Amino acid sequence: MQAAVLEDERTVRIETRDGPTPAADAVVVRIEHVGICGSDMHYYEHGHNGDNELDVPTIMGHESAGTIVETGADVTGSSVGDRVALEPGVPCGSCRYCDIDEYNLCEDVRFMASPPDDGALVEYVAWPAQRTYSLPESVSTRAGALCEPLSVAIHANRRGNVGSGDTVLVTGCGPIGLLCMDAAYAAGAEDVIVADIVERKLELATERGAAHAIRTDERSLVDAVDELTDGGVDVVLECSGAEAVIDRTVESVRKGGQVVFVGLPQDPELPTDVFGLIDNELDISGSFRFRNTYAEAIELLASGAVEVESLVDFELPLVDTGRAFERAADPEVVKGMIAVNGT
Ligand SMILES: NC(=O)C1=CN([C@@H]2O[C@H](COP(=O)(O)OP(=O)(O)OC[C@H]3O[C@@H](n4cnc5c(N)ncnc54)[C@H](O)[C@@H]3O)[C@@H](O)[C@H]2O)C=CC1
Ligand SMILES: CC(=O)[C@H](N)C(=O)O
Repeated sequence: MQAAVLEDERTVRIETRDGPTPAADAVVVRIEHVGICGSDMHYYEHGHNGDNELDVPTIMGHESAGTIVETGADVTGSSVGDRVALEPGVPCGSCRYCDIDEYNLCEDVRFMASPPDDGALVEYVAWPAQRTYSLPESVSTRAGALCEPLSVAIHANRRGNVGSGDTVLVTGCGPIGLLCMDAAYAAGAEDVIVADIVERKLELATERGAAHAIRTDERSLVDAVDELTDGGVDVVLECSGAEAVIDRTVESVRKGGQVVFVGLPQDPELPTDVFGLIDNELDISGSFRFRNTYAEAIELLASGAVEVESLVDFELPLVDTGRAFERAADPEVVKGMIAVNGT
């Protein structure tokens, strides 16, 4: 079978690999769609993603869905022909974090396309049946693959306790930011204000329901939020990873509000005004991947509460993965997709 391997920065090669055999608790999935994520692009452009290094050639892609073609001996509840989304993380199941069901924090997790663990840009993947989720008829594998970034968004909203009537600021309108906005509305937020530096992204966010859009390269984020709110938003979901914005988030939130960091900056140091945090009783949190989100993601897609297919700007076959990554590096592009088995 063919696989798209990131050998080094900006070097994707199509290689031939042996097809997988499922363990007793696993299924083999014929991969149909894989979304290109901001993290794939971090590896592609800089050779690292946060503090994870691309130290060995690695099959990229962790936003995936396809059809089960084989089941392991002990698998019940999944059948050949089921269309499924694959949750990309497989936790160890026995550490203190797995014990308390905070399995996204497992220190021994295997995560697709996180070197040395291979990802889903390959024709067939053997994956634990427990980490695959059936897609209803109304949800395509193209949409099913995007359960992954939607899961990041659901988890970020949970971390920020976004709820009924909240005003939320989402900084960065890539797929993660746009889906954070959608998930915030689904959680009951009243108004979502968005910020970006690319006009097309702000237009898209506005079409999807943003209450206000701010160009942070044209005006001060803090002044704009100040004009639009009575003393700041309830929650900031920071999805740009841009240091210039990260620095301003705590000034954009109301007293007693929450700031959730999702985007990964190149420079992880954060200057903190500790008096400001104390005096204003701010809650600052990080949001790392997701846990127990796939069922909700599929429900949001199936009910139509969140729509993802229109985020996809282009779709290319597996053999063109290198070209797809080049195209996805364009700041105007929101989501590139690989049709792995040509469907
Ligand atoms: N914490 C986690 O579990 C996860 C974190 N991430 C990270 O989240 C971030 C967002 O992911 P994607 O949406 O896929 O990335 P993206 O690169 O498509 O989106 C980032 C957006 O921020 C905008 N931006 C850049 N500078 C800005 C500024 N000064 N002001 C306002 N907006 C600005 C860009 O124009 C772009 O629209 C990335 O850093 C990614 O690595 C992604 C998945 C999971
Ligand atoms: C959860 C993600 O999508 C993230 N890109 C990661 O690699 O951790």
